[in-house]
Amino acid sequence: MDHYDLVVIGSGPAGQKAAIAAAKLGKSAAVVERRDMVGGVCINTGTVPSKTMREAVLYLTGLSQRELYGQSYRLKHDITVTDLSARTAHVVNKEIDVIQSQLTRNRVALLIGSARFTGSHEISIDGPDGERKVITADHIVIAVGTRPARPSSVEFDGATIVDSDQILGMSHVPQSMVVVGAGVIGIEYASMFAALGTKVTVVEKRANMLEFCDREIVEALQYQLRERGVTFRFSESVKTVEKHPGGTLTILESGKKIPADTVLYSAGRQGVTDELDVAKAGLQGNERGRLEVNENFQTEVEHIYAVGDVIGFPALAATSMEQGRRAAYHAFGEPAGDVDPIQPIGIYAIPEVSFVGKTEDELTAENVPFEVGVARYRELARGAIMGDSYGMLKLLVHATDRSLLGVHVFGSNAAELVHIGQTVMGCGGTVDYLVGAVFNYPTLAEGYKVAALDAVNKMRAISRVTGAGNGHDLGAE
Ligand SMILES: Cc1cc2nc3c(=O)[nH]c(=O)nc-3n(C[C@H](O)[C@H](O)[C@H](O)COP(=O)(O)OP(=O)(O)OC[C@H]3O[C@@H](n4cnc5c(N)ncnc54)[C@H](O)[C@@H]3O)c2cc1C
Ligand SMILES: NC(=O)c1ccc[n+]([C@@H]2O[C@H](COP(=O)([O-])OP(=O)(O)OC[C@H]3O[C@@H](n4cnc5c(N)ncnc54)[C@H](O)[C@@H]3O)[C@@H](O)[C@H]2O)c1
Repeated sequence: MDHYDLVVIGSGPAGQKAAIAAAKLGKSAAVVERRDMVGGVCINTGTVPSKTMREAVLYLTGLSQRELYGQSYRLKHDITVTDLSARTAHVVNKEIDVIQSQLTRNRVALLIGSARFTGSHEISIDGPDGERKVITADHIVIAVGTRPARPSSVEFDGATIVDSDQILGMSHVPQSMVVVGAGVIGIEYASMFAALGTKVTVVEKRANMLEFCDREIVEALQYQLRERGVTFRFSESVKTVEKHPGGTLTILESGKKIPADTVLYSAGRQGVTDELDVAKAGLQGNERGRLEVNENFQTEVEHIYAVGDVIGFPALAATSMEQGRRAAYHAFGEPAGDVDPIQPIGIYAIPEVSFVGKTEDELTAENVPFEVGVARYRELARGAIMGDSYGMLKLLVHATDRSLLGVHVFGSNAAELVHIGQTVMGCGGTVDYLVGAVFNYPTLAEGYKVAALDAVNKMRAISRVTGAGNGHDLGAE
C-alpha cells in the first residue's frame, strides 16, 4: 500500500496548489482525480472554457469594434457552436497539459480514479478500468469542488435544458434562451448569448442581481444587457422547467410561462462530498455538501483539510489556489503569513465588472464618510481608441484620512485594471499617491489619476465651504 505525506482529492486550482506546495517543502504528495477532469471544474467546464468562449464571442461578433465601424459590423455572420468550441478545446487542452507537466516536474503523483475515504488516513481509489487501489497519508486535503444544483422539477436533457457544465456541449446557438438565476454564472452566460443574438430572459428570485457589487455599476450592466435585448424577471421564482416537442417551457411560481429554445439552469452549486464517504473519516457535509473548516482550513479531524469551492464563499479560482497553498503549509508547519483581506472580484459579463474593497452601500451602512471620484472611459484617449464609451472607473476615498476604500471598474479590461487599486490599497496608499502618479498615455490606467483628481477636487470643495485648508492639493484642478 502506497503511503504519502499528503494526498489531495481533486485537481482543481485548490488541489493543484496544495499538492505542489507540499512537494516544494520536500514532502511526498499525490493528487487523485477522475479521468477527463484533470484541472477540475476550473479548466474543464467552468472558468477557463467560459472565459475562452467569451473571447471567441467578442472576436467573432465584432461587438467590441462596433462603436468604431458601425452597428452592423461583424467578423462572421451565422456563428456556429463549432466556431466557439474550437477555441475552447484548444485552450482547455493546453491548460491540462500545463497542469500535468507542473505536477510531474514537482514529482506529484497523479492517481486517476474516484476517491473515497475508508478511514481517516486511508483512501480507496476506483480506477477508470474497474481496478481498485488503497493508499494512506499523514495529511489529506479535500478539494473536490462543486457540481451544478439539479432539482428534480427541471427536466434536464443535456441538449435543450442544460446546467452550466453542459452548456458548452450545446449543438447550436439558440434563438431564445431562459437563464435561471442571475448569479455570476447566469449573468456571464446571459451576456455571451445576448451578444450572439439570442433573445435571453433572465429569471431571478431576488429583487436585484449581483447584490455584492456596486449598485451604480450593476445598473450600468443591466442597461447594457437590456440594450442587447435581455429581459429581466426579478422577484420571480422558477417552479418547473418542461421539455416539449416544440421547445422548452419555464413555469414560474407566479403562473407565468416562458417559452424558449433552450434553458440554462444556473441557480447555485452543490459540494461534491456525497460520493466521498466522509463519515468514514469522521466528517459530515452540510445540506449543500459543504465542509466546515477553521482559519487554517482544518476540518474537525485535524489532519484533514478542506479547501476551494467545497468550503463555500467566495468560491473563486484565485481564492481556492491560495487556500490550497495555505493548507499544505499549515500541515507541515511552514509559516504562510497573514491572509490578505483585500481580494478582488471579477465578473466576466459583457461588459466586464470588477471591484476590490467596499461598496458605497457598505460604507454608508458603516457610517464611514467617503468621497467618490469617477473617470469615464469616454474621456480617456484609450477609451476612444478602443471604442469603449460606456466604461467607468470609480474610487471610494475616505473623507478624512484619504485612504482608498474601494475601487469599482466597469468596461474593457476591468478585471485587469482593478489590480492597480488593489495594490495601492494593499500598500496603505492614499488618493494623493494616485493624484501625483504618472501613468502611460494613452491607457485606461490613466483613469486612476482622473478619478483621483475628481475625488480630491470634491474634497477641496468641502474644505472651501468650511474654510479649512486640506493641505493635500498636489496640483489637483
Ligand atoms: C461556469 C463557471 C465559470 C466560472 N468562472 C470563474 C471565473 O471567471 N473566475 C473565478 O475565479 N472563478 C470562476 N469560477 C469558479 C471556479 O471555477 C472555482 O472556484 C474553482 O474551480 C474551484 O476550484 P476547486 O479546486 O475547489 O475545485 P474544482 O475546480 O471544482 O475541482 C474539483 C475536482 O475534484 C474532483 N473530484 C471530486 N470528487 C472527487 C473524488 N471523489 N475523487 C477524485 N476526484 C474528485 C472533480 O472531478 C474536480 O475535477 C467559475 C465556475 C463556473 C462553474
Ligand atoms: N467571474 C467569476 O468569478 C465567476 C464566474 C462564474 C461563477 N463563479 C462562482 O461560481 C459559483 C456559482 O455561481 P452561480 O451563479 O451558479 O450561483 P449563485 O448561487 O451565485 O447564483 C444563483 C442565483 O440563482 C438564484 N435562484 C436560485 N433558485 C432560483 C429559482 N428557482 N428561480 C430563480 N432564481 C433562482 C439565486 O437567488 C441566485 O441569485 C459562485 O460562487 C460564483 O462566485 C465565479
